[in-house]
Amino acid sequence: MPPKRKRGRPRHKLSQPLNSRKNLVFEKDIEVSENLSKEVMEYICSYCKKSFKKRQYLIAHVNSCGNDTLHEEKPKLHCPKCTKVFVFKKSYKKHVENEHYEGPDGVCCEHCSVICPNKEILQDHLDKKHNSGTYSCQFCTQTFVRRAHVTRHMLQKGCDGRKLREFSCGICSAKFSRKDNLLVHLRLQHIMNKRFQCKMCDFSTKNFSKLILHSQRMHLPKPLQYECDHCGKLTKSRGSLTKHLEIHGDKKYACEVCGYSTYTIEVMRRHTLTHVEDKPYKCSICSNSFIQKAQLLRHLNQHMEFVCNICSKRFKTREEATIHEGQHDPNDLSCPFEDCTEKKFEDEEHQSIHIKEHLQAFKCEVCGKPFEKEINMRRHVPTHALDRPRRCMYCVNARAYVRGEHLLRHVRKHHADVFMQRLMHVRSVLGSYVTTPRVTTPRVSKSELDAILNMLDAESDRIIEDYGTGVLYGGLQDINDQMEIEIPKNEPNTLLSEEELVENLKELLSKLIDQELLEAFGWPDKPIEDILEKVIENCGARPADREKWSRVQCLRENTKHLFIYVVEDKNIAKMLGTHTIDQVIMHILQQFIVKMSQTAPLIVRLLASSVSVANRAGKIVRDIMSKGELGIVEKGKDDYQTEADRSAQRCIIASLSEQYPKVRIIGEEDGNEIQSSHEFLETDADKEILNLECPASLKGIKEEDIVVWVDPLDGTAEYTQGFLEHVTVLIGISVNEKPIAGVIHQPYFKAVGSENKLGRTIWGLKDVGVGGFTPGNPPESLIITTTRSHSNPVVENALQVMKAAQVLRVGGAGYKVLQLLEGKASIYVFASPGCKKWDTCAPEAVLNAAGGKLTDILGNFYKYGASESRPNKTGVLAAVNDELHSYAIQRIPQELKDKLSA
Ligand SMILES: Nc1ncnc2c1ncn2[C@@H]1O[C@H](COP(=O)(O)O)[C@@H](OP(=O)(O)O)[C@H]1O
Ligand SMILES: [Mg+2]
Repeated sequence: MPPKRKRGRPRHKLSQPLNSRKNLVFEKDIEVSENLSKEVMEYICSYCKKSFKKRQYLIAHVNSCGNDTLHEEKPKLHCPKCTKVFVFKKSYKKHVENEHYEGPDGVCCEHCSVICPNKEILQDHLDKKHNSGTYSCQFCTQTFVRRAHVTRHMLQKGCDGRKLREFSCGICSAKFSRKDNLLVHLRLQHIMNKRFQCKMCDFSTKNFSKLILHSQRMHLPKPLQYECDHCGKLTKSRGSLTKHLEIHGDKKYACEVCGYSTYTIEVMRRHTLTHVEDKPYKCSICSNSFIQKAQLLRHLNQHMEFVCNICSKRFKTREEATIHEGQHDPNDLSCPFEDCTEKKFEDEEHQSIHIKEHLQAFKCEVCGKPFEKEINMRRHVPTHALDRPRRCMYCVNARAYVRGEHLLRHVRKHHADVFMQRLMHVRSVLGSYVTTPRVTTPRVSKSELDAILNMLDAESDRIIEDYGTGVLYGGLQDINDQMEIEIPKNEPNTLLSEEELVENLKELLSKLIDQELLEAFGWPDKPIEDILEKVIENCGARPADREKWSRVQCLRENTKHLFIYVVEDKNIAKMLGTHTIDQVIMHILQQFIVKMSQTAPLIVRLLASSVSVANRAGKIVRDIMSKGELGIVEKGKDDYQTEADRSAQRCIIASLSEQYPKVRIIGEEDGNEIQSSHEFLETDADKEILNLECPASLKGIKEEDIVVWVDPLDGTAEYTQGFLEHVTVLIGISVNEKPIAGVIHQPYFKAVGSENKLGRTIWGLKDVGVGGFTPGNPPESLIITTTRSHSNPVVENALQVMKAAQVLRVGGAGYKVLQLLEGKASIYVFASPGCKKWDTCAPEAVLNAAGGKLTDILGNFYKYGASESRPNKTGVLAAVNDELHSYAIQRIPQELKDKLSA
């Protein structure tokens, strides 16, 4: 088949050496017609770009220009009415007649200054200039600039179903879709049998343009070379050098799709094509398309393989393969490969298995995997190199993806929203489907996938850079993502500090792994990372490489293994795809709490809730104090109430009654019926308490049996006067009128060594014990603790009879009992009716659980039934043990006892 003539107008590209004036070659002189203004004519020197009105001026200039490789260009015609330039006189004339028509019946374009001779030409102009791309083929949706092009398209493609026109050569079997192509074929192949001979060598061709090309390539002197001062690069022209110099400046051009940046606009234009599906050079055999012709040619080589059907030897041409195939004996059961030592086989099956081994000639150097095609082997090799693994930054199930397509497949499947967002962005930048809202199953082109991959890579680089190498997981988790599993209560994207991570992991291991096994691995003395590694190894998995990863990374990576290999839970596996490792850890621990809080006996749950609620109330107390607006109200003589009392009580009652609706809750402050306020709702339960072994005697308790006594701020007077360490939050739990559990929270307690952390919570449970503090032995000398702000002569009288070595005057019943528990005082004496049930219920319960005793001054226990009167009329007498309690009872004079009980 002769080479097809190129479509469209032939490009004017004549370049000939200009060694002497004689050699000057002009294609053909342009006949300048009379009616063309001479001003529009121009002859340009292609070397220095000077223009000349006459050809002879140009010739004279060429001599003086002194460059013997000058090429002359055709003169150009400049339209004086607009900026258009023409090479052909005919085109120029047509332009003037059609667009600058001067007759009286001209029609004006409403968009520009063009005046056409009639409506048809105007329409043509509108189609071309102002409505480009508006004509589309109704069958294949391809768009065209002109209506006529649609018709031509139909004729050539047969989109409308009509049979395509075909022009066959009557002499040979060549077929053409266009008549003009057939004519060219006839002229070149059958009529004009002449060959063009090169004058410089033996080369001859039927195609004249090929001769020109040949002489340019083979016989023109080598072009001048311009050298870059910066890098020494040689270029063929001064223009190319100027262009090249740009790369020594800034990367001014950035790709909107993937962020790639470059120095020159040309490179950027070429790069932009990498994101376009429809690249200019298309492979006619497969669906690939390429930016450069050289790429297409390289690609086509892959298709140029003709394989022998017997031994699968490859050939460049079909003929070679067919000839080779004919040389095989069909009955020969030997190996057709010449250098093979295995020659004979029992049957065809053995022979073909053996041949297959030959064919898998390309083996991976790392793992030995065989490949039939070298290209596949090359693609496989990088899967072993983990130097720059790709990681999904949207999940913690983040195995490294060496191959981009695998990462893309993962993101598309597991993070469909992320994928769609990136796709929409790519499409909006490329201008495709801009108006299409959301496509459920979009067809995504390869170039779009490449662009999305570039974005994912850029994102992961950014995250690793921003966070440092310590953070690899979940960096881009979308807070608004619809997650099937509820995110742990903590802030969703907060990563745990190393210390928190270690603490939580310890707890997790203790929950998940058998205690004996943990101890065998060195629990609790060995570092958590060692134990975690051993657990993983024990399950057959390989722990993270300590040399490559930081401690935190190793902990997270190994925790991931722990979840995958040890906790074989579907929900957790699913969560690994959508949450950070830290979130999963917190979630699992939370689940344990939820599970425990659902299964623990009521009294344990209530106490655990009370601890959490008291902590929250303590925070409220602190917050109100730090705001400085206490909102003090005088309830009675020496009896105050603050905003902290009110708010803390609201929190406690709302939180407990929400979870334990049948429990009777009585608070110090008015308005026990205060509506549950979601603002203060605390539903957490203390884990340590939930883990307590509940004694059998307390297991059967029902909500209806319980009365909870709440003093939201014990020591109000001291709170208002700044004696903050005296302040406590009290929650006492009574069953059958007896205090059996209690919580004393100290919002302003400062532990030695961690002064920045405020607050502690002391609890006590009957037959179980106490927690939250270190109990102390009673002081050696008798130290009494008593009221600071509610004293009177009777109270003082009772103190005097005790013969104490020291009297401590502090605020709040809760704080005084704490002094007993910590060994700072021996007896709490308050011979006055001022205290109420909410002041003593919790302290009494905790003191009882610690082995102490709290009664009235007479030695009688108070009852904590809901119908009991609130005041503890006969005062308070408490001690850390029975002995001290009995001592105090004996010391109180009968007269005083009678006075109080009267
Ligand atoms: N005379 C009195 N009038 C009112 N409340 C009294 C009182 N004597 C003792 N109380 C209450 O008993 C609790 C302990 O008192 P004290 O600190 O003096 O030992 C305080 O609780 P609140 O601080 O919660 O009001 C206090 O109100
Ligand atoms: Mg009180």
